[in-house]
Amino acid sequence: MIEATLCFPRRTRGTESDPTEEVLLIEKRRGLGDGWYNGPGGKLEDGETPRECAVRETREEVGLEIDPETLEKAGELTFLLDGERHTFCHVYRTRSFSGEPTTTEEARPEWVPVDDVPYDQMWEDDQFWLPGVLEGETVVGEFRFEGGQPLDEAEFVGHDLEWNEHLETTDT
Ligand SMILES: Nc1ncnc2c1[nH]c(=O)n2[C@H]1C[C@H](O)[C@@H](COP(=O)(O)OP(=O)(O)OP(=O)(O)O)O1
Repeated sequence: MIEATLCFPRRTRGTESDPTEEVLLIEKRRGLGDGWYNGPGGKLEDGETPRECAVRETREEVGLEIDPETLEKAGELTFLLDGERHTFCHVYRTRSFSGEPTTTEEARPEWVPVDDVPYDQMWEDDQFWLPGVLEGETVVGEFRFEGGQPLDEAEFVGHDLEWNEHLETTDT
């Protein structure tokens, strides 16, 4: 089973009387989910903690620097393919980062208003869990796909969600 991360940097723009909440998404330029929007993230490397992975992937994909201690754990998602656990994904959010997002070979970053997230250009499951995560909730989710590899060509067939439960996994 693959262990992976997703990271959602957040910021507030606009004026005090008319603020706009934004999230940094990427348009993925290769690999799983190529051409779709997602948060920065990717697979854990050997010996790496999920937090370290989220920080590294965000740096590699869009050039933002994040202090791992500022990452807030927001979710644990299990993606099943044909009944087998395919990917376990740790989801984080943060408002603390430095640098300007930059396009890389892997990703094109884009600040998007939280009210205008392009769910029709994302993994089909995102519409069920990402809105709550962007509102500050925590989620534990299981998402079922069928139809064989690769996961991003399989059919999304069902899901179960629990909100604001204690996140069980050790996350050092
Ligand atoms: N179903 C679903 N919804 C939302 N997000 C995801 C999924 N399945 C997924 O795999 N993901 C996420 C989890 C990861 O953040 C990425 C996939 O990572 P990937 O691009 O394979 O990992 P990298 O380590 O960056 O890959 P390469 O460097 O080898 O290209 O999608």
